[in-house]
Amino acid sequence: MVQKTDKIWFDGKLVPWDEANVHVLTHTLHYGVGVFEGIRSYKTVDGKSAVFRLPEHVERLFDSAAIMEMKVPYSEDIVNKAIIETLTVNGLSEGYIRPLIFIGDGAMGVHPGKNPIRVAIATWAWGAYLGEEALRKGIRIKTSTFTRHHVNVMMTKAKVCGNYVNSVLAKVEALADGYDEALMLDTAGYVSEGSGENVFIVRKGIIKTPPLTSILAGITRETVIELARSLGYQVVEERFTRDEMYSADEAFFTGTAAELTPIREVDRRRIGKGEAGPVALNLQKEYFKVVTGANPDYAKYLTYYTV
Ligand SMILES: Cc1[nH+]cc(COP(=O)(O)O)c(CN[C@@H](CCC(=O)O)C(=O)O)c1O
Repeated sequence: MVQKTDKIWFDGKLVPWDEANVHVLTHTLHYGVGVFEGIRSYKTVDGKSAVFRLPEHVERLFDSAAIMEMKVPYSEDIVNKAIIETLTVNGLSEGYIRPLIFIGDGAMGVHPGKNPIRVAIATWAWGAYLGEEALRKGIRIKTSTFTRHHVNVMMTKAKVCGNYVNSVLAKVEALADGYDEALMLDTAGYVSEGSGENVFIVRKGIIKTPPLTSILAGITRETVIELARSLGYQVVEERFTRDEMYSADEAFFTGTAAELTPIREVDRRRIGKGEAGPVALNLQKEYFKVVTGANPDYAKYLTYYTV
């Protein structure tokens, strides 16, 4: 159950959590056209708090809206400020931030007509997405029977609500089969991403991740690539197959919610020694230094605030 906070920013006003409601004929509820973001803020080593890569997340939110031809009634600057305001009014020194832009009620039918475009920002405390043990020991995943969208079936660079029906199908199947997460292949059969994460493998010291084709252009993915290269790792963006993953020395997921979660097993096959690998754990350690302001080279990615 999500941990309630006092206020949600809704169409320009801070309203009590339990009053942030919509009509049952809200267009997005029926037809799935809405866009959202997942953003995290962290307590920083100097006793403050900072949102990680706030401008980049809000930029992607607006890019998603533009791809879906949704005219957002607020500027990026107003949404940036509203996110900080919502965190502070809720007293969240660290937490998860969920901006959502959706099509309200009015006309029904596939075409959204002149229904209003509405904006909400919720914030709450959200610990390790796949569990604390997952961060330490790695997770077991299975290749999903559901394929990631073809790039002309859904707009995969946009974080669209409806895109996540595919993710829900994959995640529900994976957990029902006793795994921790799903690995999704693209329509050509190559490894794409997790239900809510980007994926990396490590083989003979070289880090590999799928190129930006059917996958969401993850901000954590981009950060980890930059961080890994700064640490001297060779990183290639190249598509790979599931059996290349089976014979990898290491594998890991990245995402705002998942942070950097090692993968120890894929389809019942141990990856490397069947535990969280040294490269993954080193990058995870360095990533947490970056998001908590302990690495001054990445101060550019932190938007500070105080509660
Ligand atoms: C499909 C998908 N791929 C990759 C990523 C990683 O993107 P980024 O966060 O920019 O590094 C996410 C984020 N998934 C978000 C939603 C999770 C949820 O359960 O909801 C998240 O991590 O916040 C995805 O949903």
